[in-house]
Amino acid sequence: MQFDLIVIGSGPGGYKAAINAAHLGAKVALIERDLPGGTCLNQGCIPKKTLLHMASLIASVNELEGRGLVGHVSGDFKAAMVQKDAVVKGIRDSFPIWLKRLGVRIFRGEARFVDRQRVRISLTEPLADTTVATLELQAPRIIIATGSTPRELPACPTDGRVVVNSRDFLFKLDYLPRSVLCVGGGAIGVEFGFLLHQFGAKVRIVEQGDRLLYRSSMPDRACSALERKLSRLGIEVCNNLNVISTKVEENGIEVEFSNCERARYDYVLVAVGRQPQTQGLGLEEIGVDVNAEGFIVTSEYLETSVAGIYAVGDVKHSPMSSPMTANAALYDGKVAATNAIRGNELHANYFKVPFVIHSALEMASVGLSEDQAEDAGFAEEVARSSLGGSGKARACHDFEGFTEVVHDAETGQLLGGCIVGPEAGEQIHMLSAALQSKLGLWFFKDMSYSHPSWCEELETTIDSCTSAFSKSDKIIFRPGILAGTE
Ligand SMILES: Cc1cc2nc3c(=O)[nH]c(=O)nc-3n(C[C@H](O)[C@H](O)[C@H](O)COP(=O)(O)OP(=O)(O)OC[C@H]3O[C@@H](n4cnc5c(N)ncnc54)[C@H](O)[C@@H]3O)c2cc1C
Ligand SMILES: NC(=O)c1ccc[n+]([C@@H]2O[C@H](COP(=O)([O-])OP(=O)(O)OC[C@H]3O[C@@H](n4cnc5c(N)ncnc54)[C@H](O)[C@@H]3O)[C@@H](O)[C@H]2O)c1
Repeated sequence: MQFDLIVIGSGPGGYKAAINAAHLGAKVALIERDLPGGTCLNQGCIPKKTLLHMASLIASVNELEGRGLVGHVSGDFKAAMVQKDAVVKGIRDSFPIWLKRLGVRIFRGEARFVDRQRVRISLTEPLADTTVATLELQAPRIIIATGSTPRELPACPTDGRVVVNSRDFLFKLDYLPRSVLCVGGGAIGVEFGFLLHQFGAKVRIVEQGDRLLYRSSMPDRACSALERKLSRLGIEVCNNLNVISTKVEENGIEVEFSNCERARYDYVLVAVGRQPQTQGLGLEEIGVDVNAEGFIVTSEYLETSVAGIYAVGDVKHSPMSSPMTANAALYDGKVAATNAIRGNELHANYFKVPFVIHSALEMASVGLSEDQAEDAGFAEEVARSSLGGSGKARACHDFEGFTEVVHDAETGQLLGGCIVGPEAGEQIHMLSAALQSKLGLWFFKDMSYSHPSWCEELETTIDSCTSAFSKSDKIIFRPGILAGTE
């Protein structure tokens, strides 16, 4: 069968690429060997957010106990897991209908390259009116969007039952363990640790680095604020600590740590990063280069070492190193599909892609951090304000957090920022939109905000710095690090 574009993998990177290419008029095939929607829908963002939403509600309601609300709320973990399954199934069921409506042809099965323009599918769902087990598709352009799987830690081999990764947790856990060790204080450790604690588990997070979210671009200040909040809630956070060994016994898991301490837990969640999913694709045979860790190497156009073959999302490594998040994959999907159909015209630029963590505090960052701005040669300046003075925060009795905005001191050009506090993941779009439009501080000064609101905190933050930048004709956007996708 002949197509204009074949996409392998139906996670955020794959489905966004397929949709975008279809919008551009291409005849698109999308191949998926497992559950439609990929990691994000089935074992990542959506099930996790369903549980985290409840965990945050528990925290918010209990904060107001005795301040106008009566009674203490607690969670029913088993019921929450059932609700999570229902949410995921609802989205998954509508997924193929939605794609078909856009004209994308979906194939269920495992894909493998035959050559640089042909892919063979070992079908797991037969095609209508046939009994064929394999099928060959051909296209001049192919996008690899096969995602990633959890990285194993030799000191903590998972058994899928009591020593688990996030996939096992979300698919199989049907009771609330009393005590949980989260190995890795990254995105999964801080989000799952918080939600388990809110439902009533005793949680310890161990991180080998010297701060939480050690491998992320989240500023130190935000990570310290999160650590303080988690500790105050009663979650034990141990940085600079490693697991040396684990032994599964009848009455729990005996864990030995790098400081010689030993402790016993009911459940161990291993979340120490992810590895690319490329086995069985036949990349070597067709000459697609991967790096030492197995990630597919791409150019700034997201094209691999083979012309016409692109890679997006978690499976790839690009020169502008990107976070392994669904929104980065969605962004990739748009860039790669456009380049595949129209010719290479878009550069991937991850400074526009926000990174958001939903834990005891919501935290979001976008653009350049203070250090990155300095490294990029800007005369950077940071404006900050804490939530303590916000009317909305006082009214909601939720005033832990801050907003910081990084800008060029000479021009007022916005370079990036970080927001910690309620709805940070929504508020960050204000900064993203301004970065995307190459706007500066004057933009936030000129606009009008609803009151009381979280977003008006942005104006408070920049108030002290804006007088010098109130005329937009003073602003000259500097080409360079932020000038990617044009
Ligand atoms: C627990 C957890 C929580 C997360 N929460 C968030 C969050 O809140 N926000 C956020 O932005 N990101 C989050 N992420 C990250 C996000 O899920 C991933 O970055 C995103 O799913 C990557 O998308 P992708 O399209 O690259 O790959 P995936 O979503 O992994 O999809 C790849 C697909 O390719 C298929 N595939 C693989 N090989 C083949 C083959 N040979 N043939 C056919 N199909 C194949 C797989 O079955 C899979 O469905 C989370 C991740 C985890 C694990
Ligand atoms: N909100 C979000 O966007 C979100 C949420 C969850 C997951 N994700 C994505 O999923 C991916 C996987 O998440 P993750 O938390 O597994 O990875 P991660 O890379 O975010 O964090 C892994 C952490 O484990 C630590 N670590 C590594 N080896 C260790 C050891 N032996 N002992 C103790 N700590 C160790 C690392 O220093 C790191 O801080 C990430 O790339 C993340 O971007 C994103």
